[in-house]
Amino acid sequence: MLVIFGASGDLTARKLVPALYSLYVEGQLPEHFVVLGTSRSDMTDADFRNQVVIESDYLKEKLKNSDEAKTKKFAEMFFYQDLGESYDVDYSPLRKRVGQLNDEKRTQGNIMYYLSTPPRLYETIAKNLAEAGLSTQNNGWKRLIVEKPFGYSLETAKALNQGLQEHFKESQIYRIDHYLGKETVQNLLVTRFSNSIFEPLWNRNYIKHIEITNAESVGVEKRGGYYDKSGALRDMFQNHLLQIVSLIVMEPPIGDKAEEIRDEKVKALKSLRVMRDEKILHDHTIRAQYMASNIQGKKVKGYREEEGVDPESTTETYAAIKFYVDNWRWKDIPFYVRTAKRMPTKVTEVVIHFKTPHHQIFKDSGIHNKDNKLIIRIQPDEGILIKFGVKVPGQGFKVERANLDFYYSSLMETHVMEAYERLLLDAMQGDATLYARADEVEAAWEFVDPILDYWQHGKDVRMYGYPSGTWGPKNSDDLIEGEGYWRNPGENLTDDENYCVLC
Ligand SMILES: NC(=O)C1=CN([C@@H]2O[C@H](COP(=O)(O)OP(=O)(O)OC[C@H]3O[C@@H](n4cnc5c(N)ncnc54)[C@H](OP(=O)(O)O)[C@@H]3O)[C@@H](O)[C@H]2O)C=CC1
Ligand SMILES: O=C1O[C@H](COP(=O)(O)O)[C@@H](O)[C@H](O)[C@H]1O
Repeated sequence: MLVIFGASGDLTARKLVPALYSLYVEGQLPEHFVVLGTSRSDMTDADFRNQVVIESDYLKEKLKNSDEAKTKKFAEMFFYQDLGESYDVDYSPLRKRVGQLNDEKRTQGNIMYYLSTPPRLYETIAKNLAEAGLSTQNNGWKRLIVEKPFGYSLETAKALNQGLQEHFKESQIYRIDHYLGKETVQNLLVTRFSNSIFEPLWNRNYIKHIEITNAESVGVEKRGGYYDKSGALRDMFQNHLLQIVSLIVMEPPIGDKAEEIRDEKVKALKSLRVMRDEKILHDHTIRAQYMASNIQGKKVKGYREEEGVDPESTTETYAAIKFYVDNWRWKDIPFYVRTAKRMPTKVTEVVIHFKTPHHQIFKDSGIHNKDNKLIIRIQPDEGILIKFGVKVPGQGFKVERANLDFYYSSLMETHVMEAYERLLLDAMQGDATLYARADEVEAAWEFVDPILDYWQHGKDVRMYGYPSGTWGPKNSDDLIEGEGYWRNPGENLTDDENYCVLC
C-alpha cells in the first residue's frame, strides 16, 4: 500500500499519479496494490479518484488516446482518508482505515508512506505514524519516502534527519531526489565503471576541467512563494547538481549495492573543498536574477514581479559556482556548475573537457582547444557524445571535427522510465541506491552553507541581473574565462561546427 500525505497537492497529481499509471500499465505494480491519499481536505474516495485520476489534466495529457476502461480500473485502486484539522492529530482513524484496506484488498501489510506536504510537517507526520504503531515492521515492511527540500541549511537538515530517525530507522527512510531517477544520471556510473575506456582517463592527468549546466526556460511559475525562500542554490544545486557531481567525482564502489555506492558518494561530497575565504567566495560564486524581457515577441515578467515574490527580493534564480575537489584524483581540477531559470532553453548536461595533447602535431588545424570533450546529456535528447578530430581525406593533415554519439531515443523498443516511476518502483523493491542517505545530504549542506552565508552576510556581494531568455549575466563569463567560455548549447557555434541535436 502507498499512503500519500498531502495527497490533495500538486506533486501527487503532477508526478506521482502519472508515474503510478505507467507502472500499472506496464504490470509493475504488485497484485492488490492500494493508494490511500490523506490530507486535511474533506473528500470522499470518489472525489479523490476524480481529482487525481479521472479529471486530472496531468493524466489526460499523458494518456491522450488511452483506454477509458483501463483508467477507470486504475482509479479503483485509489482511496482517501481525511486527517481532520491538522497533520498533528491522533492517527488512530488512519490506522483503522489502513487495517480495513489491508483486509479488504488482501495486501501483504507492506506500506510506503510518501510525505508530500510542506517540509515542516515531515517530522510531525513521522512522529504520529510511529505513535499510532504504523511504523512497526512486524507484519510487513514500512518505508517513509521524503520529498525535498531536506532542510534549509546544514543545521536544519541535521535536525530533520534526527527528527525522522527518532521514529523510523535510517534504512526505512527514502529521501527522493528525482535527478537520480533520470536514466542518464544513472548512466554516469555505467559509462565510468563498465568499461576500461573512460576510467583510466577520468582524473587530473587527462581532464582539464568539468562543466555542468542545468538550464530551465521556465521561470518560477506558480511556486514563487516557495522559491523566494529557497533560490537556485537550495532548489537545484544543493541536491540535484551535487548528486550529479558526486557521481562524477566518486571512486569506483566495490559493488552495485546501495550502501556501497552511497558510501563512495558521501566520500566524494566530503572531498569538495569548502569555500570559507571571502575573496574566494567573491571570485568563485555568481548569483543573479532574471529580469523582464521579450521572448519571441512575448512579454515575460522579471523575477521580482512574479506572484509570491518579494518586490525587493535578493533570492537568486541563477547560480554559478567554481570549486575544487581535494583528493588524489581531482587535485587542482576546476569544476564549474551553473543552474538557472529563464534561460534560452531547457537543458542539463555534463561536459568533461580533456586536456590538449602535450605536443601538438597538427597545430595548424586549430582544433585542439575546441574538441576533446565528452558530453553527457541528461535532458533532453538523453545521450552521450564524444567530440574529437578526424583527418579530412586528401593531402596533408587537415583536421575536421567528428562526433561519436549514442541517443537513448535510438533504443526504440525500450521504455525509458520517468524518474518518479523508477524511484517509486525501487522504493517498493527496497532498493535505496537512488535515494539520498542522511550523511550525503549533510555533506552537501556542508559545502553549500558557507556560500549561502556569504551571499546573505558577506561584504561586496553582488546580485546581477540577466534578461529572461538569455544565458545569464555577462559576469559569469569571468568565472570560466581561463578555460574559454561556457558551452551554451546552440550558441557560440562557429561556421565549421556542425552540431547535431545533442549539441
Ligand atoms: N510540486 C513539485 O513539483 C515538487 C514538490 N516537491 C516537494 O513536495 C512536497 C509537496 O509539494 P506540492 O504538492 O507542490 O505542495 P502543495 O503546496 O501542493 O501541498 C501539498 C499538500 O500539503 C497540504 N498543505 C499545503 N499547505 C499547507 C499548510 N500550510 N499546512 C498544512 N498543510 C498544507 C495541502 O493539503 P491539505 O490542505 O488538503 O491538507 C496540499 O495539498 C513539498 O515539500 C515540495 O517541496 C519537490 C519537488 C517538486
Ligand atoms: O526539483 C526541482 O526540479 C525542477 C526541474 O526538474 P526537471 O526534471 O524538469 O529538470 C525545477 O523546476 C524545480 O524548481 C525544482 O524544485
